[in-house]
Amino acid sequence: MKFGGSSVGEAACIQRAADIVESHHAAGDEVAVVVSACSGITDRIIAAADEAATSSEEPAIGEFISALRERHIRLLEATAPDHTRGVTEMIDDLLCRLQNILTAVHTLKELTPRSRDYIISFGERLSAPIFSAALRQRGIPSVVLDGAEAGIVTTANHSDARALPLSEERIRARVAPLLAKSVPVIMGFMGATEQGVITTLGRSGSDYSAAVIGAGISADEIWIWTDVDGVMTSDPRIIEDARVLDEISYLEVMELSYFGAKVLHPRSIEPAMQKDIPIRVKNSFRPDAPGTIIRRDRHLEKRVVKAIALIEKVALVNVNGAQMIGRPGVAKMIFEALAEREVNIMMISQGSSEANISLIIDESHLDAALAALNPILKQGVVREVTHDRDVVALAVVGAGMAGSPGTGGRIFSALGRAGINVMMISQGSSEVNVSFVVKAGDGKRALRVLHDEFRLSENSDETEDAAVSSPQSRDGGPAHARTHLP
Ligand SMILES: Nc1ncnc2c1ncn2[C@@H]1O[C@H](COP(=O)(O)OP(=O)(O)O)[C@@H](O)[C@H]1O
Ligand SMILES: N[C@@H](CC(=O)OP(=O)(O)O)C(=O)O
Repeated sequence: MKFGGSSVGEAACIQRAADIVESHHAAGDEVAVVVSACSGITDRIIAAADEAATSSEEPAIGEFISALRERHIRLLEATAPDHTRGVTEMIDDLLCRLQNILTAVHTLKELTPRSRDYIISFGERLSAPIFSAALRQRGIPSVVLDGAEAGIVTTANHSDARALPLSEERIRARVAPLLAKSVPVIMGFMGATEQGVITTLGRSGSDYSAAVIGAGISADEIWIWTDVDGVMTSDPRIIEDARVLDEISYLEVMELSYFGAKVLHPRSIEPAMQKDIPIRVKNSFRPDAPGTIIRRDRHLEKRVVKAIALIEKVALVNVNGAQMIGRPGVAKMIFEALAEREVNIMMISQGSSEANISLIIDESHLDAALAALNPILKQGVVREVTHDRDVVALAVVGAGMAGSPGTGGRIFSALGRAGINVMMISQGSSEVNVSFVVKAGDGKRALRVLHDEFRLSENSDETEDAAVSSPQSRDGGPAHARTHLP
């Protein structure tokens, strides 16, 4: 079970989360817990680290540490009154280390990726002992492990590390034996390289920690406890009548999370999918609500389109040039140059004339992308490289789209009727996702228009766009024979 920042941010939230664990423990389930930092804490630590590294004036490190202490001690006293002494010592020790390293960062005016990762892991270092104490307060034996102690061994790319395959065996050896006699509480979001250097797994990476741990202990299910009732047809902060999906496949949710549905980290699907472990997304504020189950798609598709995601903070890069036509190796040159600078490409589209390749990348990678493409421009094959930061990407997702004619027509007709100009379109051959790019100012309206067009706020059986898929599974094998019902 993973409890996100919103599920451990206040004393009442920790109590509710501990109640959930207690009820499963009492029912005889073996449970491992992964926790995130309390809501807002990681952002604050990042801001403090950046300030320490850049500020020419004396940063208020002492005040920051005091504020962190006050919030966490308050949570501890409210949730584990009989365990305050030992855990307070632990918190004070952690805060002393954090204060020392922030002071060193300020003195040196240097924040390396390595020290940054160590610093931003403190949110989880502080929340996990409190959660574990809240369990002990209820008489449940519990131990705390950091990501590395739990066996998560990662690549060395700081702030975006991935678990290495050898993690599985280590997690099995280190976490599984604890389950029979206790509830281990594992700090999410972090691991360490084989050399023991602390790494973090990318923002919202505790979901990924939970999936890696779940796969390592061969869990029956991985439960992600958050602040909404499950995976929804769209971001409920933008689409107020977004509906909770009972069920969604690994591939569909992977597309949604990749395109910005914050409810799950995109990398958290693969470890579960590889071992065929279902993921349940549930609301820790309403534990009785059924939530969403994510698993291999074994059922008839009722819907052509299931959900729509919007991703902001992206940039469009266009690479143009008549000389690119029919010339082998141009795409290789472009993609190699971008890969060398670690530019992550989210969408690719090439005109059939081959005179243009359009890319969508993370906005923060734009400068690196332009620097990477500049030498190619100088070689003369590419005539111009243009870019636009003022764009967003949308992904329309649903396994029922595969082999179901007319969906693209419906998407783009609806946008056309609403006067929304589409700047780029891309569809993978899996046909689980149609993604496209519009001006940033049109993004939320496009989401609304398509949510209405596919009547996503209504229950599937009442809608007209039910489609019948072949019984062959989408994730498990080819399933192209789908009939679209009028
Ligand atoms: N398709 C979606 N379904 C559900 N939630 C979504 C979706 N898209 C975006 N969200 C947002 O994701 C949030 C949950 O993620 P997050 O804030 O990281 O929670 P946690 O703190 O539990 O990790 C929800 O509150 C919701 O606003
Ligand atoms: N604390 C980390 C990791 C995390 O997963 O958080 P959350 O579960 O609240 O999204 C972050 O803020 O990125």
